[in-house]
Amino acid sequence: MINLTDEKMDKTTKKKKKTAECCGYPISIFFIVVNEFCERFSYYGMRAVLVLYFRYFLLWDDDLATSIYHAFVALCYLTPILGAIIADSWLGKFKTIIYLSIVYAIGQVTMAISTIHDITDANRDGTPDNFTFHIALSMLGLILIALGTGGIKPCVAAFGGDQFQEHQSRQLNTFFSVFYLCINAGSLLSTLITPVLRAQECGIHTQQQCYPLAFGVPAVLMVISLVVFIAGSGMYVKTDPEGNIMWSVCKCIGFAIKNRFRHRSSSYPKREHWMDWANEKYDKLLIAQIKMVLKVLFLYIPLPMFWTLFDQKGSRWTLQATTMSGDFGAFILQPDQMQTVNPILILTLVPIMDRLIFPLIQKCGLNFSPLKRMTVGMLFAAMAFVSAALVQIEIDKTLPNFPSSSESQLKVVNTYSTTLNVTISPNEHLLIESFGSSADYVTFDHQDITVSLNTNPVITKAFSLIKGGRQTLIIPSDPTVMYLKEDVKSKPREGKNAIRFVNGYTADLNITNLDSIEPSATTNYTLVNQGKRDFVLRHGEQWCEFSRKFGFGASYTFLIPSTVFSDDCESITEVEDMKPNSVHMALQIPQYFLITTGEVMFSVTGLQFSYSQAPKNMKSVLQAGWLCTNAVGNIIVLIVAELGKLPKQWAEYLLFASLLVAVSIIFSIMAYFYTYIDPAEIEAQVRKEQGLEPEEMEKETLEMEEKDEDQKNEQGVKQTKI
Ligand SMILES: NCCC(=O)N[C@@H](Cc1c[nH]cn1)C(=O)O
Repeated sequence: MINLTDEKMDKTTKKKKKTAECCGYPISIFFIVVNEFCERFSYYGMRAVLVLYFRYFLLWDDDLATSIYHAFVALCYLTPILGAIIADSWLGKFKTIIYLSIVYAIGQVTMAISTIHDITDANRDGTPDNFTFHIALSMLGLILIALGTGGIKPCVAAFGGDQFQEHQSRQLNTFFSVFYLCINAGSLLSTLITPVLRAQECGIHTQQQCYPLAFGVPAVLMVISLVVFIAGSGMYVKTDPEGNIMWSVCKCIGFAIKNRFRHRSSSYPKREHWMDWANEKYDKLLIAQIKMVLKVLFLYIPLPMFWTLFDQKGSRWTLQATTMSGDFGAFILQPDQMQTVNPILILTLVPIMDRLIFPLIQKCGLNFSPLKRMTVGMLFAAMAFVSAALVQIEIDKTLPNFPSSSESQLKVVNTYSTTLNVTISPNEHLLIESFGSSADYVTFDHQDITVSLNTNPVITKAFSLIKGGRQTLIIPSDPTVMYLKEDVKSKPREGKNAIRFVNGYTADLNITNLDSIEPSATTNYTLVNQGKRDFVLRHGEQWCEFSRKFGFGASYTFLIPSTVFSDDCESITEVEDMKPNSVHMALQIPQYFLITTGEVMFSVTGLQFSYSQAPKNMKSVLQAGWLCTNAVGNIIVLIVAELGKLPKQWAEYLLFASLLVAVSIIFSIMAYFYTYIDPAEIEAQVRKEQGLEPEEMEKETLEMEEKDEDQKNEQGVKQTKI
């Protein structure tokens, strides 16, 4: 191949080809970048409210909701293989993106429709009557979405790359960074907006959380994404599908293995590479290409571990945030909003890295190669988990001591008129004053207990406690009817506070937003947000107002005395069942900073690397392989969450950190033996060896291209080479 300087090439290509350029970039990538922005808005927006939809619309429990969520994410990163096959062997990237985007948009619309409770709410009670219908429809929607988002993902990145000419390799790298920025701008906006949309109220018969809006807006964005992509139609460089590449690759590998086994006796000369055993039947070029791809795929084996840690931001770290305090003075941060720190940091870190850090490292004469960057990225992610573990240890110091699965915990609340001596068999003695409670929960390793009170006559009653539960024994003004009430045994969700009232007043009471409570009864918990909350207590004409300022994640039982109206709610006593969160959410910032730095080094670099190291006809295949590492990472999260129930959360964080360090060491060794290649060069070399002169080849392609109007720009490059 004749090497022309970039400058010369630039002049000639500009004259010959029609592809419009702006500042050295093909204009067509503008459409691709905008398309990706809308698509990621759609994807991350839908994902942001998905767990809540499962939990509070379909009424699944926490475990099922999170499992299905991670399974869905895993599916989204497995389908890229399908997309790559369709694109490379059948439709080409352009058509694949269009068709699968249509599937995707239909999926989003289906999903949005499945969230309209009015469809099956015939009795108009605000909950759907036919859950099967909603579940079936939403699962269908999710499958279509997974097919669409995963299917187009490897194509869009690779299609973007295809728009660049050989002399634009610098711009190509910038493109991948800008591409990543757009992904994050989309994900940032949508994770901020869709939860707000969800919190709106809407509905025909009854007003409900507005899931149709929260899923509908992403659906609209997906349609816009499709329209933008089609709008750029005339400008793209479209490469034709190269035939069923995957199938030929499989056949070729299969033959090599079979042939190797047939000739396993030592009398046959060894071959340099086991793929060389396909030489008899297959094209040298194909074999060379397969070798390149296999080398990269082999390198991918350790990578899922990074994603295993990375994707726990959305689950474990958000749960951790619910046990922290989000009071930043000027504003209050909700636990699930903490996740947006990641895209915000990406938007600042990618430019800083690209413009400052990486050039600086290069100036220092250090060779910070892509694989080195990825290794360092892994180490950063490991450090993030160490940081998370340290934060967890701080939190644990302040957390209540929850019962294990075999234990039961009990607290006693006394609303009787005098101090009581409470004996719980066999040997627990508690002295509890009137309108007071036992200092803390008493832990039992058995369930059957007998409680006796030192009243006259003595009152004795047997109870059976809940295994693994927390309960309160409520002693009302008539102690003979004392009863158990179940307590929260984990931090209330989303950093809210769980509160309830015991009615020690002599008649029914009405409390703002709650059902009326009978005398001696206890309300169920209600969740209240952080901040000052007011409650009006009312009985007939009498009322008083009770206000209290709440922090994050506490639980209280309020005891209402008989004198409540005569002293204007002053005498309500408060039993603290669970302390408010005291460790500040800002302590999570270091771990977010570390994981995001790791992400820039690992993920952005990996994206570029996967494109640059792939032979031309297998670019989307390698993109798919790259995304697959993400799917496997999520599957590992699923397995570990199911199996590895470590007793301490900080220990689990440290376990993941050390696993990733171990994996990164293995990866660095593998990377050490990897030699970077220029796929185009190798292909040219193989062609030469085959005796297929580059000119000859050029002629062939030229003839082909003359028939094809779309491919004019390629021609420009070719002619400069001749
Ligand atoms: N910073 C988080 C949002 C983001 O950059 N996502 C990228 C990269 C990615 C793949 N798997 C997890 N992350 C994308 O969706 O392609």
